[in-house]
Amino acid sequence: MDRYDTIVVGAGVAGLTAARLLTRAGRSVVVLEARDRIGGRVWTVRDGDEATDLGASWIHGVDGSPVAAAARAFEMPMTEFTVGGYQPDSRPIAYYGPAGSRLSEVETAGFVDDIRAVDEALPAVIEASAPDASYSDVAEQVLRTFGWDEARAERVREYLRHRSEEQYGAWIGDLAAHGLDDDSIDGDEVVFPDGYDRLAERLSDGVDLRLEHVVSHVRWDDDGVSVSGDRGTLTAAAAIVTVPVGVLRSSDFVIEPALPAPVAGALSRLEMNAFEKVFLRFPTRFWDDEVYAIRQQGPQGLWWHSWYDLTSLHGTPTLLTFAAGPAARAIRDWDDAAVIDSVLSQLRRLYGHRVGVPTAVHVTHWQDDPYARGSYAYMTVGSTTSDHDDLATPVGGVLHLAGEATWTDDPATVTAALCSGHRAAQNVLGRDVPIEDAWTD
Ligand SMILES: Cc1cc2nc3c(=O)[nH]c(=O)nc-3n(C[C@H](O)[C@H](O)[C@H](O)COP(=O)(O)OP(=O)(O)OC[C@H]3O[C@@H](n4cnc5c(N)ncnc54)[C@H](O)[C@@H]3O)c2cc1C
Repeated sequence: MDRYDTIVVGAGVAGLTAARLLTRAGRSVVVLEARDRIGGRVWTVRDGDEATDLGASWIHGVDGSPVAAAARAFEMPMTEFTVGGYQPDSRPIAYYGPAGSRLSEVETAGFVDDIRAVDEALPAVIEASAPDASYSDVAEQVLRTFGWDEARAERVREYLRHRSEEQYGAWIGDLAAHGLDDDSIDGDEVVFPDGYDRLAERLSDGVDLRLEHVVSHVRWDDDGVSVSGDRGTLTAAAAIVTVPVGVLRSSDFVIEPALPAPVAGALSRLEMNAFEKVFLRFPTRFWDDEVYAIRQQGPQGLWWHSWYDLTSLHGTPTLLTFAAGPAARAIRDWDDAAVIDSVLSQLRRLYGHRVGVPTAVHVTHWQDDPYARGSYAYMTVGSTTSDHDDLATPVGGVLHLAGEATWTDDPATVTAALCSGHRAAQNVLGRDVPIEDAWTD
């Protein structure tokens, strides 16, 4: 075809949702995808029958979730796995103190009470804080009001540091205080034992896809767009660009003329995080049956502090831990064997010789993936929540940015990607279409 109605750049959930809706509306659409697979940051690998989600795993609350609606329509099996955010006691957690021994129930309860007290005080302090306050600034302000001794304050400070790393993949001092989620989760959280990638596969039904097509230039004017890359140039009346913020900000991806100030400004304040997953499958379970997570406190837990028990997904004893924020940056150059050794050394501190040799491991490298450049975007100090939506302001009526970072309500999620793809399709069509059209026949 000489000229398409719409070119979609990126076959992640945002791009596929937009392309499916536009295709269903009768538009000529092509999706250009750099990788040799679809799904983007939804990526499943399989060891035999066991699926491992190297990118997104969870729907954080199925009630009213369009992703859950799509997954049900696509008959994707879901397993309830409620994490409840990085909460101190939303589910049974085995806490280990700095010396490596398990905390008693009383000690755990005392710690949980301290976290709860800080969490209750934080919203008012955030509300009153300066626009350029970091999460660290507001946390310190709250801690000062309690007047705790240094050891007690440090224990809470460490927890808040780990929480900002695990939820946002960012150092607590780099994260905007106003950029924190409200953490409200509606309904159960679920994961996909057969893999999240089924969502992308099903969304791609009937969509004209070009894999291994790396886009480097998007040019726009009143007449439309031209999109160029290693396979030549295509033209269209409109383009929907869904590449991650890290790609948008790189010199390998050029938009001409440059994005207008409100969009460019929003882009400059969002940053890709560093958030890697480490999965370990073991021959036998060595941790306690009744807990869903293990957490260690103190300096030894600087990098490896939390492990989640994923055994319920496939029956194989499996732990998932994260290298997030500074930890992810620090291990960036390590090979996988060094990462696994480092994780195992911490588990052996807690469980000694009971820790077996893993039968399978997976370590992600999203930071070094040229088509991701991190796991998801976070709001740097000085940004505002509206930066997400501002990024999606249509440019010249022909260029539309979409993707997880362009959705204010629940950024950094598959939900955000899906909803942003829906909005971009509507903007191209100039009318509303039901989001359900993306998953109904
Ligand atoms: C480790 C990890 C854990 C996560 N956990 C969760 C979770 O539990 N729950 C949740 O809801 N979300 C989670 N997320 C976030 C979620 O995966 C993303 O928000 C969502 O998948 C983003 O979709 P997208 O379509 O916006 O972007 P992407 O999926 O990144 O799609 C963009 C596409 O553009 C392509 N592309 C990039 N550059 C070019 C180029 N130059 N030319 C052509 N194509 C290009 C990419 O290859 C990609 O396919 C996680 C992400 C990661 C990485």
